[in-house]
Amino acid sequence: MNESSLRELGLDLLEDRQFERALAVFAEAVRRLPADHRSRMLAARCLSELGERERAVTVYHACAEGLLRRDYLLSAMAACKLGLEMAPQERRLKDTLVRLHARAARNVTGRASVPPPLPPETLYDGKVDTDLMGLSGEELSDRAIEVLAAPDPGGTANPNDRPPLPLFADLERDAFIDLVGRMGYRSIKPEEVVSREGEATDRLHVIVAGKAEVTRQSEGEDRTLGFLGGGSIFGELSLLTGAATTATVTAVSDIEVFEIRREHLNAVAKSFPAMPQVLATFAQKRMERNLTATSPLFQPMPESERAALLQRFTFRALQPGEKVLVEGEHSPGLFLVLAGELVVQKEDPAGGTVRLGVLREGEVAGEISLLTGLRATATVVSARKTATSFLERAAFHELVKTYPHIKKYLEQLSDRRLKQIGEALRPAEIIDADELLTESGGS
Ligand SMILES: Nc1ncnc2c1ncn2[C@@H]1O[C@@H]2COP(=O)(O)O[C@H]2[C@H]1O
Repeated sequence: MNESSLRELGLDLLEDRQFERALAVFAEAVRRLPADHRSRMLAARCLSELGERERAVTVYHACAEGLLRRDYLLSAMAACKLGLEMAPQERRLKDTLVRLHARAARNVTGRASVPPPLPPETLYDGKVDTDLMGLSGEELSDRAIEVLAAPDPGGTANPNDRPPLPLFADLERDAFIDLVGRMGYRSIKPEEVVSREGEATDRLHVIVAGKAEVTRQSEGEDRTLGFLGGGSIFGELSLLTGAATTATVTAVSDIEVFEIRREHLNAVAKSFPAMPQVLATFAQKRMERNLTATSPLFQPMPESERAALLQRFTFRALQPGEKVLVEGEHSPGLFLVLAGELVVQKEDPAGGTVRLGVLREGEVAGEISLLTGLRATATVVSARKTATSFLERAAFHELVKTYPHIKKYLEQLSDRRLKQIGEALRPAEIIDADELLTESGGS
């Protein structure tokens, strides 16, 4: 037999539904390398397939404890979740989740850390007589559980650290446990699309392990925007605003994800009414961070100042059809689009309305009247649920005084827009009478 990793061998056996042999291989991998939590999880799955429910739960628990000790919080949650699926009332697993929740830092940005790739010492050398792979039946199960239930002795994290666990850590403890029980956990094969650009989604994803590519259509081609790894969260803006997703996410490797659907959130919210606000705040902070990183308004200033500038804005969620600015009325302040769409339209003196444009993420509205002191040049209405940051009039004037570059940027923008208005409303060209003559054949 070719040399291959024990885990690969076990995965092949699992695929063939040879659960007993797969158990022997995964248990042997853990005996050789107790930190191989992936093999430990897979061994638990084999035990469950073999009908050894209690032992499977014990192994999921050992796995979760080992991962928690190393601060791999998402993977520890996955182990707890799989165990709770088999034994929803299991105290040990809930207790692990409670400690996991207490360990995580609240309200911090950054990604949860995920286990590094395993070192290659689990290479299979073909020997079967000296290890668990020579056993079967009860003897195998008894010996395997000894190995698999024994805690992984290595890798204690610094007790003073508080590792990030975005979103989950911000939930109150019991809401967190409730959500872990309800949300989905699934594997995705390479090249499978997880979420598609242009489609609204009713779920957010958290990558527990693996890598995914983010692409966007541009001039008929898929352009790569970047890659997501373990700990990445995506889909929350679309879930929250109902807006279509702005990019496609495709699995590059085998990935594992938590899938939190709207129905899961609604169910948790019944017992924990603060839950939707936690998600909204999470999404809001993230949108604001994206905005400060990409909007030309914030570009020329150092990162530390960007956050301070954003503090002056307040968050405003808009319902579809809500008018934020009305042509001919005073503008209440400046709107920055965080997610969603604002339609800009103007009454046409010739009758009807003219659509001037659609404002998306990062774009501003209301700057013309604020700068000129005149009334709004157009009506701005939200096309769908839209999230914005709002700066009221007095704060706007202070802002442009403090930051001349912002004033300059907005002045140039409003010049461009006023020009567009002029062009959009220009009456149809008057045809010269001589041309009429020529066209009628000079008769
Ligand atoms: N051509 C345009 N394209 C995009 N946005 C515009 C255009 N014209 C006006 N707007 C926006 O619509 C807003 C209406 O209120 P204000 O005139 O204060 O500021 C205006 C701009 O922010």
